[in-house]
Amino acid sequence: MTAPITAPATAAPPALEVRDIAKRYAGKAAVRGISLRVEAGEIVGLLGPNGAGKTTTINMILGLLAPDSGQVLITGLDLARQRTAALAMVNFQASYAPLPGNLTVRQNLLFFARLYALAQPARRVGELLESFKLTALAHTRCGLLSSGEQARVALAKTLLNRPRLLLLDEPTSSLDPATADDLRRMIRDLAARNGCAVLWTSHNMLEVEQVCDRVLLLARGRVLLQGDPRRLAAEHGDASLEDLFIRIAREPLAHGVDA
Ligand SMILES: Nc1ncnc2c1ncn2[C@@H]1O[C@H](COP(=O)(O)OP(=O)(O)OP(=O)(O)O)[C@@H](O)[C@H]1O
Repeated sequence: MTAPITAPATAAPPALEVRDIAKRYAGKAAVRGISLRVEAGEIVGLLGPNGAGKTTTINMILGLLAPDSGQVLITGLDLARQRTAALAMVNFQASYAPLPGNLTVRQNLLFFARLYALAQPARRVGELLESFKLTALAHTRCGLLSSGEQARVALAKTLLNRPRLLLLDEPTSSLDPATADDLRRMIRDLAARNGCAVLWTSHNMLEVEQVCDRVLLLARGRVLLQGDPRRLAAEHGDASLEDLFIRIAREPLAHGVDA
């Protein structure tokens, strides 16, 4: 008797896979062949000095900029060919992109819920108001909230579409240390419980050590180093991640990055 043919178990694709993307602005290279993966539930830090290419990389992952070459796959969906389906798996937040201040918390969340074409927008907004302890502030205009409250609303907004990948660009940069700590805990919890993958940019190396499972250090548009943020410094003979970062930012040419 012939044994039945069974399909081999296939692993789920990573939440994000970036394959060798490059981008030039008016002939000047900003990103020069970056590849990276973020698995479900993983928090990956995208680090690098000013001008290293972090924002350009994020904008290519969000489909705001088209790479000159290379490929972006979100949960296995090719962003160039399956754009709508791929972007439905993503959300983004940055402190430089605040929510409209003249709308209340609830109006803001409902606006984005409708923008994302959610089936039951009011219900999803109600769930998030409750889980982020925002119900008492639902009818307050966002412009009147404290920075910490605004950060909570912004995080709630990013979860409306139940993303599999969150891109957070310096999410704690305007927060006091205690509020920043609360936000980091919320995001860690989210990754652990919902399996949401997070790509996080920050210039705060202590924060990165605390929150990220893995970091990639960019310089001049390339990935120069990657690894566990709690071990990377020792592996490269530095006392701290901050020391390693400063050394590479000041002397990228000495670390294998050409001009
Ligand atoms: N729209 C643009 N036109 C021309 N050059 C640009 C443009 N955007 C970025 N650049 C250049 O591309 C390079 C990478 O910039 P990018 O903003 O991606 O870096 P970054 O790592 O995000 O920096 P920062 O930490 O300062 O935000 C820089 O040299 C920058 O001057």
